[in-house]
Amino acid sequence: MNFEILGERSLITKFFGTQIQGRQLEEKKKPVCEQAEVIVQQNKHMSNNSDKSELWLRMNTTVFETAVSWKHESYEIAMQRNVNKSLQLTMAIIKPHITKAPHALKKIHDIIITNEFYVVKRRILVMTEDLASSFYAEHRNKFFYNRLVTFMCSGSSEVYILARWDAIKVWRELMGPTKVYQAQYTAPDSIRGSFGLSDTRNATHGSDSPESALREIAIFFPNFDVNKWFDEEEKHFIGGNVTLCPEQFVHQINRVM
Ligand SMILES: Nc1ccn([C@@H]2O[C@H](COP(=O)(O)OP(=O)(O)OP(=O)(O)O)[C@@H](O)[C@H]2O)c(=O)n1
Ligand SMILES: Nc1ncnc2c1ncn2[C@@H]1O[C@H](COP(=O)(O)OP(=O)(O)O)[C@@H](O)[C@H]1O
Repeated sequence: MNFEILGERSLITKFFGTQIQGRQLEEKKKPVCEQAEVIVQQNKHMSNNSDKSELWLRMNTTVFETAVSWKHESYEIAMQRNVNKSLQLTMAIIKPHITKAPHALKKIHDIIITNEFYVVKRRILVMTEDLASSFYAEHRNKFFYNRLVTFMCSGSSEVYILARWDAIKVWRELMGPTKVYQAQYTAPDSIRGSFGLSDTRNATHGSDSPESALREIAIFFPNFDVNKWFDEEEKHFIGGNVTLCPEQFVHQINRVM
């Protein structure tokens, strides 16, 4: 993995909510998130090789950004807002074998729109190993982890922030079960039932909770400010004052000229 040294001690302190001195980091505070665990593991490894009394965190930049934005003061507010009073945000991914199949991709785009999701953000990217590993960190001890990360880095993915009433639940129902044979048997018309090829190549991803949605949005859209979106933009989406831009496949707010 490619690490960078980050000198912003104040930010790191804010993230962990404690002074970072020597071994204190390991002992005092339980990590607040999966990414933090990764960071602490990396630190343990490095501190063995270092006689510095002060522990400097080295970490993957993406992981760092995610961790900081996740523990930002406004996180609690963002969480409450994303628990579903009006619109809810979720993060969806169309996985690489689908982006290579225009017919399947178009069908999934249609499913997004006909089920009244708003496309708030869209990003097309080929994931790096670091990005896929931090995204799927919770699965790192599972037998399918290596194949999953390899697959996710094998081609372009389309990553979305979607908004809708009850977005998380509705998108996961549309996707169907994680395992494709189960999807084909119990929900043959679901996205995974229709387009999944295997348990790994199961077509799409969807956040499984409001917490996961915020964590995942922070990984793929580090500059997206959830609170600002709820403050300034949600009302335009609720009021239907948005138009789907067909080229970008994103809903844009109608601006008065
Ligand atoms: N040790 C293993 C290996 C496989 N499987 C299950 O069997 C499925 C099919 O395994 P495999 O033939 O290796 O997968 P492929 O059909 O090649 O597809 P993919 O690797 O994309 O999942 C896996 O996805 C997994 O659900 C399992 O439970 N335990
Ligand atoms: N048994 C499995 N075999 C192969 N890949 C799997 C298996 N279970 C999960 N995966 C892969 O890991 C991803 C993440 O798994 P998980 O978080 O459990 O499901 P979901 O994507 O439905 O939230 C799945 O979407 C799938 O690509």
